[in-house]
Amino acid sequence: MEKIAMIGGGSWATALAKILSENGARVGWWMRSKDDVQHLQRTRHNRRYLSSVAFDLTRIFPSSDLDAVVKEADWLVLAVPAAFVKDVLDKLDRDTLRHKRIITAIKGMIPGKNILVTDYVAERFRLPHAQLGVVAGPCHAEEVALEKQSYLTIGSPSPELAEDFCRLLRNRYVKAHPMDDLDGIEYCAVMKNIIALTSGIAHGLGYGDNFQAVLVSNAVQEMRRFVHALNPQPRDLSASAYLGDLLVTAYSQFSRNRTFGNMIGRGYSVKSAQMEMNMVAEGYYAVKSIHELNKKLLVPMPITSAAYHILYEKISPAVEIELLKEKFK
Ligand SMILES: NC(=O)C1=CN([C@@H]2O[C@H](COP(=O)(O)OP(=O)(O)OC[C@H]3O[C@@H](n4cnc5c(N)ncnc54)[C@H](OP(=O)(O)O)[C@@H]3O)[C@@H](O)[C@H]2O)C=CC1
Ligand SMILES: O=C(CO)COP(=O)(O)O
Repeated sequence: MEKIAMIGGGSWATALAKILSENGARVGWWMRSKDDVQHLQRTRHNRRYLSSVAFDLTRIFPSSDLDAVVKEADWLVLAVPAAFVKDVLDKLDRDTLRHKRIITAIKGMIPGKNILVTDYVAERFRLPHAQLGVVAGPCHAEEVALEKQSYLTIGSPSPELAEDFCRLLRNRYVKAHPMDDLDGIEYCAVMKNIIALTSGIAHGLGYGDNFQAVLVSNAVQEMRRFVHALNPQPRDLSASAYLGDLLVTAYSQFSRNRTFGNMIGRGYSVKSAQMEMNMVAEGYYAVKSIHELNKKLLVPMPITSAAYHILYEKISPAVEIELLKEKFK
């Protein structure tokens, strides 16, 4: 039986814990709140995220003791929002992860450091990238809870690691396939959140589907330019790990990023939108990281710049989207 440490108690951690445990893995599940752990042990449900999912307590082992959960596992799955990764992982001893395989399910960058989560983990725990992988693809946790057909991609420089984790995920409603473009997949997953957020802003301002289609088409070009500047190698951005994830996030009713953007477009402040959501829109943090990274690269990124001006420089959403409109073809 594979032993997995699920790190995080939010929607995506809950969806992945469901898939992995129902496929037969033993899932030690770290969440920060003792009350949430006790509730899960008592009722078999995560009370705040995907609360309809019932867990088999002979397969999942909730705990708020991070060291104990990590020690027992062969695999670590990181599923806390990127902004909290450092807080959580810095509690672990540097040697703890030496013999473990690490999968990040996070679609964000480490704020302040402006680096990918896999790069942070490799640096902090002195691990080769071949010990790391990323879960990507268009897949909302809410649809996993409903067992709707979904597709995941595991990106890793190690084909063996990627295939082994795919095997743990595949089931009646999840198809998983391996890819070797770790950096490209991770950067695109970060960027699609910024696009979805901007798409939500436009929707909140009253722009329709015609504008959104042009926004998303331009976004693909922006993603291509940026990812190529950072990591030039041939990649087909129409693959579901890239374009598919951009589409689902930009269009889905379940998207946190689109919902957050929509509130900004309708006139909410960042603070009030965050309070109302009670879930995390990674795009808010990603805009800052990508904007700062791009100060060196100087890639033309009109959509990211517009989002940055709105969220961090308090420029009116209506003005920024109006300016963006003139740049699109
Ligand atoms: N949701 C989805 O469908 C998908 C999400 N992802 C990615 O998964 C990652 C996790 O997101 P998701 O599960 O959606 O998160 P949610 O928005 O569902 O939940 C927020 C999570 O953040 C935690 N959190 C909030 N504040 C803190 C803090 N100060 N310190 C530590 N943890 C905190 C919450 O813990 P608590 O409950 O204790 O407050 C909770 O676990 C993100 O990178 C996201 O992009 C990827 C694919 C799909
Ligand atoms: O990454 C996701 C779907 O693939 C989830 O996106 P949101 O965080 O915007 O809900």
